[in-house]
Amino acid sequence: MLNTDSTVVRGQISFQAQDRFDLLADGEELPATLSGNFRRTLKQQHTQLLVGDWVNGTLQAGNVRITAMQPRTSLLERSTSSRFRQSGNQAIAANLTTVVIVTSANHDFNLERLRRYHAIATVSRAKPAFLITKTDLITATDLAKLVGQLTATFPGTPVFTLGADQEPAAQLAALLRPDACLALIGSSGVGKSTLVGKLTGEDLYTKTIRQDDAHGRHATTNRRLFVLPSGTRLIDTPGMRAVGVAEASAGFAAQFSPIEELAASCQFRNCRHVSEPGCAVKAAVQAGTLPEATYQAYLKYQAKEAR
Ligand SMILES: Nc1nc2c(ncn2[C@@H]2O[C@H](COP(=O)(O)OP(=O)(O)OP(=O)(O)O)[C@@H](O)[C@H]2O)c(=O)[nH]1
Ligand SMILES: [Zn+2]
Repeated sequence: MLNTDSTVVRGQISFQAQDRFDLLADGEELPATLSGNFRRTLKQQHTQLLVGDWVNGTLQAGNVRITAMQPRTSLLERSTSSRFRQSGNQAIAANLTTVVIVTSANHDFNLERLRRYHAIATVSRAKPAFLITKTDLITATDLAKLVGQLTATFPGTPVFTLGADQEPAAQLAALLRPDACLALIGSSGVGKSTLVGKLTGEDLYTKTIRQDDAHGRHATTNRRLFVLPSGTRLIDTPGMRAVGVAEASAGFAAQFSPIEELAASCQFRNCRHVSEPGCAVKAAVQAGTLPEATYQAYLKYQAKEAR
């Protein structure tokens, strides 16, 4: 007999890998897929479901068929520049309440970079906040200077601090409200993974599958939403780590503009200039009019953007 029983569910996307999702509904994590209609709707709107999205669906035999998405209250994207928006893979997470910009107290501290992160957070419509990590590495006087610099440059944006000897849940208490949905952004090595591990109480990054990226560093491969003991949701994604990449590559744009011009003549509009027939970029490399080094740097950049 056909089972027509279905329960309506509402929940938040906690995991996404291609067309498979996990949905967090009433404290339970359920596997989910898109209904055919909804998949077409998303395609027409040139959008995709993201971790953090609130959706409606029907539960059947332990699997949710997602039928609708609720309007987003915020959308975190890798760059504020429309130039990079068009390259796709731009959206990172939806419905964040606060974007926590993480910087370490030592040599990583760079006001110009923090300005870019602050812009990304502001454009997302989530509230920005700063977290200075590794405060154990500097003196209290120097820390006070950094905090002063941030509050003077970004009035109204709260500044939190955290040292190796301190309890993250206590230091970040004001952010860890039950209705909050947070994401951490910041350069590699500032201590984001360490922090997520401490907040979730899980040693995530030894359990997660890791893969080498172009620079021999490691990056987690899946985006995921965690629910902390406080009820706060914390989103950690490879995209968060890549935010710095898009921003750093804004400076690359000039270098790659000859490639973008050539790309207009490629046979395929979505040509990646790797092995496609009729690729004007590869042709220019072969003809010697585009330096091989520029082409190689571009491929590396593309690979990072696609992660
Ligand atoms: N002194 C000090 N070191 C820390 C602190 N937090 C993290 N670290 C160290 O900083 C290094 C980088 O920390 P991660 O947590 O991997 O940094 P990340 O921001 O997640 O870096 P990616 O994973 O590359 O994005 C590690 O060696 C940590 O042990 C801290 O509060 N104080
Ligand atoms: Zn091409």
